[in-house]
Amino acid sequence: MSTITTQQVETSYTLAKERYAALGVDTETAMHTLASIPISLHCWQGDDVGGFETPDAVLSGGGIQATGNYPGKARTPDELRADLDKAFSLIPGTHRLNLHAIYGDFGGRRVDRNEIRPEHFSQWINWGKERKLGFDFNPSFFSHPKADDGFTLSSADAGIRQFWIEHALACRKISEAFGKALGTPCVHNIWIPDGYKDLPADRKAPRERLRDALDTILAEKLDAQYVRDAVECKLFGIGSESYVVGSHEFYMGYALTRKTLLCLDTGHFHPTEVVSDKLSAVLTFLDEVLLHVSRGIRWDSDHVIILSDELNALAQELVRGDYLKRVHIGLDFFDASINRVAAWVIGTRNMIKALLLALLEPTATLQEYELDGDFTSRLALLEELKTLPFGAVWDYYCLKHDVPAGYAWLAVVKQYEKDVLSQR
Ligand SMILES: C[C@H](O)[C@H](O)[C@@H](O)C(=O)CO
Ligand SMILES: [Mn+2]
Repeated sequence: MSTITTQQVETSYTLAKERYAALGVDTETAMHTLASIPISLHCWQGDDVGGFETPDAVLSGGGIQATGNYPGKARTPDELRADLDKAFSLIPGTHRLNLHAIYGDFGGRRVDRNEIRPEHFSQWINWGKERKLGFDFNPSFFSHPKADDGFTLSSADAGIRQFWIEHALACRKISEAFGKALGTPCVHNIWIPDGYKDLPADRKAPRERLRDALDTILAEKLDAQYVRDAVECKLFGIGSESYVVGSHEFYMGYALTRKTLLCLDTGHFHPTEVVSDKLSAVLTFLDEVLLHVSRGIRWDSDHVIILSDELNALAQELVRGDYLKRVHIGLDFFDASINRVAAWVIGTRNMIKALLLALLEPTATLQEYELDGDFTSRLALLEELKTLPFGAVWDYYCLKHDVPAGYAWLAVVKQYEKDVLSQR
């Protein structure tokens, strides 16, 4: 397959620019804004959420599952960093990295979760500094014997609760170290799997325990310049089908009263509920939101995000509502059945494409039609926008950011698979 030439990209862009200008849309402004939006790439796509606590660590429990056994997953922090470098080199713009606590450089030592410290992440910090990346962070409340019965921060066992409180406290300190070292606030996101497979007899006590544990964790005020705390809700998980302690209403109330961020994961709601419709509702009351952009199929299956109607709707909401500075965009998918570097590239490029499409929308015109009650014109224009030459602007954006336009990135990943991944 032949690749698109620079001249083809530039010629197509010139024509596309005119088409958008005719609708009052400035493609240069759209691309300029797009370049200022960071996407936080989740490290856990690189190794199926295993982490590096032990050489053969795999995801267990937590109500989540990575399925597939595609060869070449990262086995060490160095391999993961190399894979991330490859992915970042194929994604236009400057982005962020989202780490989980189980991904430290532990140097072969057994370091329990409540003992992790910033020094276990110093190699990550050095790597991030060299690349001018910001970091986000997550405590890991799964794949651990003290989470085996499905309860962590809301456990009825005070000892278990205390252990996980200490873990989260340690993670806040690591987040603070990231924020200080990298010069950009680290979003520290708490997600716990706690819940029951079958009908609970007491829904209240675990929620009250979780509230108190979170209050203990967040008691120390950290500078927002370094750390922003977020809490992530969920409807159900594998093995917690009947009851999840940290439900949407629970964390909505928590975030509102404690002034934390609320994390909305697009896979964490009923299949017919959409986060695109929730954003303006929660942002009417909350200062900031963290997104975990994922793709559930029938359940929270964490498929790689595609350029779907819902992804476009999500990006439209961010742009139309002027929320880009109040919403932190993180990704959360983990597909072990395809090349993992390709998974990052496909998903992240799609997130950026959706944002570009939204930025190329003549929003003011659409909103005028709406206010005038001219819903015919609103629908007509929305449909016409779908066939405008968006791809030409996207290719040009890639060209300007020195990453392959069109499909050419795939050959780079295939070569990397041949040279590096297949040797693991
Ligand atoms: C590994 C992540 O923290 C995890 O996916 C969490 O964010 C989640 O979405 C659980 O379903
Ligand atoms: Mn998530």
